[in-house]
Amino acid sequence: MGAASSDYLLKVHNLTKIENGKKILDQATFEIAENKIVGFLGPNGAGKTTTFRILSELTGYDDGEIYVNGVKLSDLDRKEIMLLPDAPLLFSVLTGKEYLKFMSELLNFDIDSPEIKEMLQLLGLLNSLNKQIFNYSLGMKKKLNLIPLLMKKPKLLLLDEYLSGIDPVSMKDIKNILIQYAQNGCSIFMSTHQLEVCERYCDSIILISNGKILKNNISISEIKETASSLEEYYLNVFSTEEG
Ligand SMILES: Nc1ncnc2c1ncn2[C@@H]1O[C@H](COP(=O)(O)OP(=O)(O)OP(=O)(O)O)[C@@H](O)[C@H]1O
Repeated sequence: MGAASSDYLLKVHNLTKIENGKKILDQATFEIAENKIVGFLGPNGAGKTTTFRILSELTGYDDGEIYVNGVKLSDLDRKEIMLLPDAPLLFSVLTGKEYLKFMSELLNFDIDSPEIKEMLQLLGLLNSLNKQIFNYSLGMKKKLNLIPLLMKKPKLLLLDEYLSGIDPVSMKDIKNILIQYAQNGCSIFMSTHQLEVCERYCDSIILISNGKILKNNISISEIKETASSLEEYYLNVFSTEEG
């Protein structure tokens, strides 16, 4: 069986998770290639957050296999998959600078690197670093939250509904940073209910419903050949599902 081959950055094979006797992931099989931004789409309760929690090793699973570049997830030396949840995880009493210092010690990255300065500039945070996070807008908090993960450089960055509540200008800043990130041997796997955002950001999509993968890695360009938009494609898949 080819599950362990390293032709994909991530290979998930027959992933199954059972809670209270119910299969919340049911033999989910999908792959993510290198240098890609992949959308994870599906209705509420489909199993997206559960998948992300398993991939970032916050919870276990009952059956299946997960490989990163051909190595079993549990055998990896360093954390190659990291999750950014929808709600910013920050300490409001700290300033932006203090938060980054704290995270640099926790995740072991260089707080004085030119890279971090460039990122802060691109995200428009350079002049707010001495303000307490308490005074940051939601968009600023989300941007600040992203920086330590980008500095840590996991092979796969998971964004769980991360782009919700972000204004169009901030969205463009974040998009540029993410595209740059995905051009350097890393990939981004992001869940969203904003289909138009997904259509603009992602190379391909994975569709999940009731813990089952309905579509594995369909490229946005392929979708555009059969539907006028990702929204139309998505609605077609789910009307067929229900029918
Ligand atoms: N610890 C748990 N115990 C029991 N059921 C759970 C647990 N965690 C998740 N579930 C159930 O698993 C299913 C999948 O939930 P999950 O949060 O992964 O979905 P989701 O696709 O992320 O949904 P949303 O789009 O609403 O965020 C849901 O039916 C949820 O109630």
